[in-house]
Amino acid sequence: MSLKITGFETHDVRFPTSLTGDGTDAMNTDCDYSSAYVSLFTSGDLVGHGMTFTIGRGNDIVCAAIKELAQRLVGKNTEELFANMGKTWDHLCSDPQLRWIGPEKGVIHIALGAVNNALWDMYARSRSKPLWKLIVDMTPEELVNATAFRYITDAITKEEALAMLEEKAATKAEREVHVREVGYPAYVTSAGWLGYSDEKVARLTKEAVQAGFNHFKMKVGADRSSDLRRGKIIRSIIDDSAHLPADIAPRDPNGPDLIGKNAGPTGCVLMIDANQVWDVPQAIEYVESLQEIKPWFIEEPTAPDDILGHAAIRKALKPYGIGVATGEHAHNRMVFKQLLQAEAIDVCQIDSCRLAGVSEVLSVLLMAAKFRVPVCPHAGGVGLCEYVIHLSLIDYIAVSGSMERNVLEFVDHLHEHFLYPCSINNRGRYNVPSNPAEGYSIEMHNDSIARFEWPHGSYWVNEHAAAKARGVNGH
Ligand SMILES: C[C@H](O)[C@@H](O)[C@@H](O)[C@H](O)C(=O)O
Ligand SMILES: [Mg+2]
Repeated sequence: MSLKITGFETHDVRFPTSLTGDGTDAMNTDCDYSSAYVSLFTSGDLVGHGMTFTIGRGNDIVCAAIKELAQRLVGKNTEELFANMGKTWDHLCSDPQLRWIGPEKGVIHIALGAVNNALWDMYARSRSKPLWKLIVDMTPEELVNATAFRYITDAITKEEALAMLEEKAATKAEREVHVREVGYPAYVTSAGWLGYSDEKVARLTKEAVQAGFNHFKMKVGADRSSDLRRGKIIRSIIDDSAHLPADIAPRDPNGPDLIGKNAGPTGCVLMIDANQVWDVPQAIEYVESLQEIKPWFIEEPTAPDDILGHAAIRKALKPYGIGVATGEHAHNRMVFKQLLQAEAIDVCQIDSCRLAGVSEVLSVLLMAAKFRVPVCPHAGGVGLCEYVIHLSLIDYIAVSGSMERNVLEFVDHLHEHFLYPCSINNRGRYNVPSNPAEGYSIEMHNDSIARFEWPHGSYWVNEHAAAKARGVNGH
């Protein structure tokens, strides 16, 4: 049925994670996980929800930008928008005046992420499929048409993308069955936030091992001796087979999926994340001094736009078997293109809403597959885990065809605010979202919005001052 987009609503929703130190790292020492949330309405019952992630102040500025962009959809016919989502993305992106306050970066671009994701959510709901399923069921031509392709054809042409997708098409169904059965590999970050005490880190790491996880990320970069101390605490837990659940045998650290991951004796892997605190020479020297804790990679060692800096760090750390990962602050597909062309990264960490939504994510998935760099999406925030399982499923089933070397980030925060929260199986892997009504899984409960809306939601008006005074903290 042909519908028109009739309007939209935005919400500035902020959760008080700064009270407990959740989400903290060497750069972001005080974060209130927040969602700049948008709902698109149509002339029928069909709706679409989307959001982008921020860490508090400024979320209202993103909501203002969302309003400007969502206005570009009002009055449009939904089927015409869905028929060529790449073209729709170009339309959203190219307002002749708004473009000046980007282009394709900063507030305006993450706002576009929320709007584009809301439209994809609506498209998936209109076909009664979860978002990942909508996309893996597309023909190679449909998928390429849905992709933001401008400015990347020097790295991958549409013809090359089509050929890659066609090569994978025949075996998509097998991969879908397999991943539904085993789940998608995941790793835990929320045991190692910088603001947590050693005791809390140790307790949460043990719990994560017990829950079946075998990849763990720890924050570094504020203080070298405490990084080493904590790194040793985590390694002593994950390398000790006594902590593994009885029904999980230690994995072979020399097994094919662990080669190059610096796995310990139980097959568990540690990663470290500096959130951009260092200059290039400092990053090299600092990470060299952490070699004892054997990280698989250093994430965001320096400024996110410094492509050649990442390449230099990667080259210098190679002899230690330590790789480089980045992407949560890579603001568009061109940054990823250059990171790949410059051989600057071992792991590509797309962000579901810093890139401007699914259409731009698809372009990075295609480039990463061509350059054979594994995609391990970023999910340290509110709503990001709900989003990214869809993206990793698209990557595995339709694009790269592999999940051997991939792990998808998981943080155990705030899932209860979503109607279709992500979930993890007893092997520490993401379950496949399978409710036909869930779209992109990002719809928030109305009462969560009402309670945490900034600044007039009931939590902020009635509860926050007392919670702060009580000093609720797990530091
Ligand atoms: C402020 C945030 O919690 C970040 O620390 C987080 O996104 C992190 O970099 C991550 O890799 O998950
Ligand atoms: Mg990070």
